[in-house]
Amino acid sequence: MDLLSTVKAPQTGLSLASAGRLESCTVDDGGRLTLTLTVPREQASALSALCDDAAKKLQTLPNVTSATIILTAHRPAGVPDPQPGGHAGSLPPSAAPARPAAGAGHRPLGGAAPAPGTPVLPGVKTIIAVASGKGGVGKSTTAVNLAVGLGMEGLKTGLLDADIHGPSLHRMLGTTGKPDVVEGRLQPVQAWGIRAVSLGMLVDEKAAMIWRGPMVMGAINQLLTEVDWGDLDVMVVDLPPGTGDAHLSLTQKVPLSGAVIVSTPQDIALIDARRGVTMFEKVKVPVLGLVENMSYFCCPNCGHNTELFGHGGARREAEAMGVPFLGEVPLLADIRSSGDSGVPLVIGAPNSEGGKAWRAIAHTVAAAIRVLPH
Ligand SMILES: Nc1ncnc2c1ncn2[C@@H]1O[C@H](COP(=O)(O)OP(=O)(O)OP(=O)(O)O)[C@@H](O)[C@H]1O
Repeated sequence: MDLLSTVKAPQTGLSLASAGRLESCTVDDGGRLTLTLTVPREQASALSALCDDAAKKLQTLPNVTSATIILTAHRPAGVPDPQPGGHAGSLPPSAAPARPAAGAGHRPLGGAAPAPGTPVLPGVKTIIAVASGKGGVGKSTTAVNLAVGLGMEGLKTGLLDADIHGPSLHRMLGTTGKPDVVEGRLQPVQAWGIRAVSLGMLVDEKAAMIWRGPMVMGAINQLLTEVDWGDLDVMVVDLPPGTGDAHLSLTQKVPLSGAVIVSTPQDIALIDARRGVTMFEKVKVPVLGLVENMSYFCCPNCGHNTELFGHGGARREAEAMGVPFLGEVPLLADIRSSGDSGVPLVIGAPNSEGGKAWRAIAHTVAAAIRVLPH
């Protein structure tokens, strides 16, 4: 805390030490330090800008190899939840959590809606969703590299493709054939150190996926309950784009611990990403952060960076919304080809620009997961 008090916001003189309350401090065997601080919600954006410099200071401590600072927001008592905008506005009351948030005015990290009665996935410690407002922004690519990256971080990881309209994770993982059925339960496919199930493993690739509301709920239920997921530290769920039936089905069925939102830096994608953040806040699922995909294009011939969709929009949006920014991933031919070839980039080219970007994002998310309530 002494070190944190030396990094101050130039305008206000605020520091993480003066404005935050230390919730937890852990150092793992590799010397990776993770600090969690609760900060006032209205100061979260200004304070998150100090995290990089503060983390660098912490890295100077003896035996600390890397440092991650996680801020959790504190909503003042009496301030209502933000109202959703756009098409998230029609969330039914049943989407609200059955359990009130712990502690007056406090938005806990793991404050998602619990499933009533018996836990649906008793062996799964943490469930996080990967979502995007807009389609085609690289949500599935991110889900695959994040899940495999979390496995590389030492977490026992599962990946559920809930993008029922356009399942693609089986392709991106390079799996072939159908999952086995043992004693009436579907066995996840093992790929690149994780367990995965996608509807794409079960249906003909040429089949059109036409789902109406109740069918979506049924399909998600089956993927959760009729698959033998076993014990997992974390399950990553790839949701369809938008804020629709699949999102509500998932939040009603299992207690989601957090959501990662993917967007390109383009305004039109960011508008939808904002809707995604608002929807998860509405159903009391903490947003673990925003990923900016297709951040810039680096020409393989001359090395010049072109900002095709603009650059930095997701970071600015994250700051404006008071949620963490997880990192930027460039637009690269080897990312596209890794998806098509079925070898996730974090495995096939871990030290490429994209591989390093995703490994860093997985490292940050793993640190956040380790301190989430299960
Ligand atoms: N950073 C990147 N660089 C190059 N290609 C990328 C990048 N990210 C994603 N792609 C490619 O863009 C296409 C769309 O990606 P992906 O399927 O992950 O998006 P999505 O948001 O999940 O799409 P959908 O809305 O269909 O679910 C894929 O061909 C993928 O390989």
